[in-house]
Amino acid sequence: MVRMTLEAATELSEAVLRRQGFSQEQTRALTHTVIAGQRDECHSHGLYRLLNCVSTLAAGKVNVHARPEVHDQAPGIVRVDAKGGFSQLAFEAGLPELTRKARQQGIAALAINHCVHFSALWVEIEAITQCGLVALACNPSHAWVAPAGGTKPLFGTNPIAFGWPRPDGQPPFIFDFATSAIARGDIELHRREGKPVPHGWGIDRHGQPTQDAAAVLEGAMLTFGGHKGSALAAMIELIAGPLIGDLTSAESLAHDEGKGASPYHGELILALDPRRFLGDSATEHLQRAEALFTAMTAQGARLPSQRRYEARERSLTQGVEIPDSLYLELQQLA
Ligand SMILES: NC(=O)C1=CN([C@@H]2O[C@H](COP(=O)(O)OP(=O)(O)OC[C@H]3O[C@@H](n4cnc5c(N)ncnc54)[C@H](OP(=O)(O)O)[C@@H]3O)[C@@H](O)[C@H]2O)C=CC1
Ligand SMILES: O=C([O-])C1=[NH+]CCC1
Repeated sequence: MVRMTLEAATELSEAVLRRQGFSQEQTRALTHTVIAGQRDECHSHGLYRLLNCVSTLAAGKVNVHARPEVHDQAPGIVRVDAKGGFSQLAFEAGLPELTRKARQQGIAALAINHCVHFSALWVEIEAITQCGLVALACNPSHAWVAPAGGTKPLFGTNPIAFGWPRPDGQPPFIFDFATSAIARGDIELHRREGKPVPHGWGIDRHGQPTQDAAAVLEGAMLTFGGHKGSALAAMIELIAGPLIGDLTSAESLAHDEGKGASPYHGELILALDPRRFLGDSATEHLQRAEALFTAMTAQGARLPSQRRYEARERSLTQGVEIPDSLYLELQQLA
């Protein structure tokens, strides 16, 4: 393993992206995401993702000079056209208008269209909770996941993330997971490391259960929680696909034309303002939310994101670690 400071990791990411032709703005926004992922030990969405950024560019499937366009779609809806660039800049462009509308009306939606997408959603959810708002985000990806009861890829790994701001400087309550049993990136990491995957993550192309990571990647991934994850995955296809006029995971994969680039689709983000819902009683009710978190942890349960926040503390003082092979690949690209 290679250990480096967060500053060195940031420099490495910027060097790779600039060298490969990404604009200064795209480089900054992409680096923010992958360094956040690496810092919080979300390895499938950390520095490893730079390889996808580069291969997506080489495949001609991303506009590295894209400048997102913000449209005031409706009183409660802001739409950002990412213009074929990665989603991060589009999210940054839409955030001020999303928060303004949510504060004004209590609830607002941000629809991002025509973006190339790979990020861990908690990065965006954190930015919204920092504004004191409750947040929900989801998006399709490429058709890699079989619906419960089926054997052929149809859904994306379709992540869904939720965030709740907390008082007194406490980090927000955030969960963020794929509706597949695990993110595809994790299966790719198992394949790179030659490790078998656990039962229940996927099936081979003949529809048979397998623990061979490569066979799952060629076959189909499975949803988490059987029919429940499957229904959530379908919902995400709908509300972050046709509802916002963008591609489903099957359409994203067709758009890819076998190039193996990052998915191309839309993203739906909702923001809710507790102060608009509750008026003067907001503080009292937010305190009741705190009682819920206390009751969870009192039983020995951990809150989602706790592992991440602990990893963040460690990384800020000790830096981050990546496998030798990944470090060498990134060095070569830089
Ligand atoms: N852009 C895209 O299209 C896609 C992005 N992704 C991203 O991949 C990432 C990983 O997804 P996935 O593989 O499903 O993640 P996991 O199955 O590891 O689940 C992650 C979530 O569950 C929480 N969690 C895990 N274990 C526990 C526990 N024992 N008690 C309480 N909470 C727990 C995690 O918190 P903690 O982090 O603290 O462990 C985190 O919020 C996500 O960030 C997602 O956004 C996934 C698919 C597609
Ligand atoms: O890990 C995953 O499933 C994905 N990450 C970005 C696109 C899909």
